[in-house]
Parts: sequence; structure tokens; C-alpha cells
Amino acid sequence: MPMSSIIVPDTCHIELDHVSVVFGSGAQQVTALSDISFQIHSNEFVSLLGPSGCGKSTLLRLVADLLQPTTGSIRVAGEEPERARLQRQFGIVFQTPALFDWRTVRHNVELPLELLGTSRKECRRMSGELLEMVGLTRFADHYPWQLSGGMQQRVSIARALALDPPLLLMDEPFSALDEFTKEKLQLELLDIKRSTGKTFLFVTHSIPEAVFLSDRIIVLSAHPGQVHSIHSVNLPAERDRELRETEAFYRMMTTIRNCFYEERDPIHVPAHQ
Ligand SMILES: Nc1ncnc2c1ncn2[C@@H]1O[C@H](COP(=O)(O)OP(=O)(O)OP(=O)(O)O)[C@@H](O)[C@H]1O
Repeated sequence: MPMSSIIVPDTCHIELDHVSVVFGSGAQQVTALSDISFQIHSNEFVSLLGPSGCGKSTLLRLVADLLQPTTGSIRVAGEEPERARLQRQFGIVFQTPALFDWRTVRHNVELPLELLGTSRKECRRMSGELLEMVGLTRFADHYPWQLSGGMQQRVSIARALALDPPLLLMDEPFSALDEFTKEKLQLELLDIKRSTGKTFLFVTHSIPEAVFLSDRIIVLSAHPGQVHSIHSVNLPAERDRELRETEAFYRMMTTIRNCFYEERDPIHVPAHQ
């Protein structure tokens, strides 16, 4: 995999400063996010964790320039999100793979490169590298509908990496997958982080997933969405399957879980949850 060609100006990769988002008006008005401030540094893996409706996806959409904040400011690699998007500073992976069924796996991965006018030969070389990275070399000429859900999500990760962005934004990418596939893809994602040195902003509502993957976890509370607390995950950088059985892993999960059951300043979880 080539090193990222885009230089990130300093170690602060994402910065949110007093960001709020209000949808609608009058009786329909919803404050989705209120006064959110945090920084994410280069090469960090940070998860946004919180109950349904706390604003995780809204936050990710702000960083991805899919939505503007009502107040506050956002910087991605030192730039406004729109400029960062135009500079191809980030790739996005959504919960649903959103692949083109009429294009083969290889051609799905090559699409962003084709749109940039990359030569056929270079497209082929890069898609080959990316498909090897996500373990799909044998399936390059298959169509998405011939793949399992986990394999489809691997294709969308490869496609998000095609332009070698320094930052990967992921919105619950594994939540629709079975436990076995999920755990395998989590390990593969950590391998990708190790081999590429990219920064990850990862949305999840799974405590074990956030603990296993992250360097830091930003816990959000709901109605309105606010930063409840930010936790460093003090687990070894090299993580494997066995880590999930360790006392340290359970302790970290308990620390995070307790955020949702504190007596003072509890995180609001809707009654139907
Ligand atoms: N386009 C929109 N118009 C109006 N309200 C919206 C819009 N998008 C999100 N909301 C509201 O903002 C709040 C946060 O939604 P968001 O989807 O960001 O939460 P979430 O934490 O990602 O939820 P989930 O885990 O269920 O996906 C919710 O109350 C939601 O109803």
C-alpha cells in the first residue's frame, strides 16, 4: 500500500469546537448535538459510542461534509470539511455496503480511481493491492450479489481506501454482520490500521467493539447529544483474539458500561431500549 500522499499539517487530525446541530423548527425542532468539542490526533482510532439517537451519525456526517453545523466549527486536517473532502482527505464506510451490483468487485474498488482519470493499468495494480489487503483476491471478478455481507463490507472498505485517504470515517460498518464475521473484520481493521497508519473515526453502539478497536472512546449522551466523557483505552497496542478474555478488557468494558448507569448525570437511554 503506498503511503498517504496527502500531508496532514499537524498531529490534530479532526477538531470540533463548540459544535451544535439543530434540525427543524418550532414544535418539530430537535437539538441533535449540543456544544460538542473534542480533538482526534493523527493515527488514532477513536470510537463514538452512545445509545440510539444520541447523534453519532450526525457527528460523522458533519466531519464528512454531508451536513453543516448550526453553530461551532470543524477542522479536518486543518481545513474546513468541504475543503478536506475536495482534497480527498477521508474515505467513508457506511452500515450498508452500497456497492454497484452491475460492477465486479474489482471494478467497484476501482471506481473512485476511474473517476479521477487513473490509467487502466494503475487502477488494476491498486485494486489488486487493496483486494489483497482485505483478503478478496480470489473474488475480484465476482459480483457483489455473489458475496456474503461480510465480504461486501470488505469491498466497501477497500473502495474507501482506494484514494489512500489519511482518515477513514466508519458508521456502524459491522453492525449488520453476525458475531463471527464481525470479530474477524475487527481484527482485519486493526491490521489495516497497523499497516497504513491511518486515522479512524468509528461509530458504534457496541461497548465490546469500541473497547477492542479503539485508542480512545468518546461516550455521547442523548437528547441532546453531548460528550458525556472521553476514555483512553489502556490496552496493548497489539490486539488479538485472546485480549477479549483478559481481565483488563473486562475492566475497560465495565468502566464504559458504568457511564450508562451513573446516578449523577446519567446518559439518557430511551425507555424502549
Ligand atoms: N435530517 C434530520 N432531520 C431531523 N432530525 C434528524 C435528522 N437526522 C437526525 N435527526 C435526529 O437527530 C438525532 C440524532 O440522530 P442520529 O441518527 O445522529 O443518531 P445516532 O446516534 O446515529 O442513532 P442510531 O444509533 O440509531 O443510528 C435523533 O433524534 C434524530 O431523530
